Amino acid sequence: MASKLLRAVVLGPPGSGKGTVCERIARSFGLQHLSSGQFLRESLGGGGEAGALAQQYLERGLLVPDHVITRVMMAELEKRREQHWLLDGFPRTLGQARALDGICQLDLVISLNIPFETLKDRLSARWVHPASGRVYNMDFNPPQSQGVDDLTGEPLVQRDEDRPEAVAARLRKYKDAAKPVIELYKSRGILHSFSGTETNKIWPYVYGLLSSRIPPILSEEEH
Ligand SMILES: Nc1nc2c(ncn2[C@@H]2O[C@H](COP(=O)(O)OP(=O)(O)O)[C@@H](O)[C@H]2O)c(=O)[nH]1
Ligand SMILES: Nc1ncnc2c1ncn2[C@@H]1O[C@H](COP(=O)(O)OP(=O)(O)O)[C@@H](O)[C@H]1O
Repeated sequence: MASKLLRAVVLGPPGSGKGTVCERIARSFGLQHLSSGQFLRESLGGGGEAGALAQQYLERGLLVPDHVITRVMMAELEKRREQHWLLDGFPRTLGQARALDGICQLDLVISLNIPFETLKDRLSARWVHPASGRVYNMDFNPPQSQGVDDLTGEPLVQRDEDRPEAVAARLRKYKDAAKPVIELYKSRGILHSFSGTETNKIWPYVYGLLSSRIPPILSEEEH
């Protein structure tokens, strides 16, 4: 019997652990983890129109205009019509949520509520491997050798938008744009909110929720 394809979204401010939680879900349940930030970064430098436009916004830590990110995401989703998927970082505005409504019916929306102080601390300790998008945190999941990526040995960098001076403004903007999106999904009864300061404490609840919709391929501890 062909099971229904799961359509899920993880919402949360920058630094809330969306990428971390999505990676765990993807491994534990065999879903495709689709990160809007990662797609945008991959489109940079490719010579395409979307990449050139996106670069100017990414460098300043600003949200990319709806029509740009929506075009990128729709193209990626079109390629994955036959797969279970989980969106990380999209939609972030009501306009994006409406565009998503046009192509699918969401089953599940996970919202991560993390205190502001925790977000600030995490973002300023976040280092990334630009080529792969692998994310480290100097406290939570440090690289095996300081300053370099575990798999390639290449140097890690701090994104400009994660520097302390950029973080507060970015979090404020996120909140303004995300509020109507959260309200929309709440009114449909598909929103599930998780609050806390540690991903490891939130994880068992997220795992429990997903397990009620799709059979796991790994146990809760294995992720
Ligand atoms: N200290 C700490 N850091 C965490 C925790 N969960 C995730 N992180 C780190 O916080 C940063 C932001 O997480 P990420 O998954 O990239 O968040 P996103 O911006 O919402 O996708 C990364 O450096 C993660 O490794 C946690 O529970 N504690
Ligand atoms: N849905 C979106 N709408 C507009 N801009 C986006 C969207 N997703 C990602 N971006 C852009 O990509 C950047 C990086 O996104 P992401 O990797 O999700 O990191 P973070 O969760 O830390 O914001 C954002 O700061 C923003 O400029």
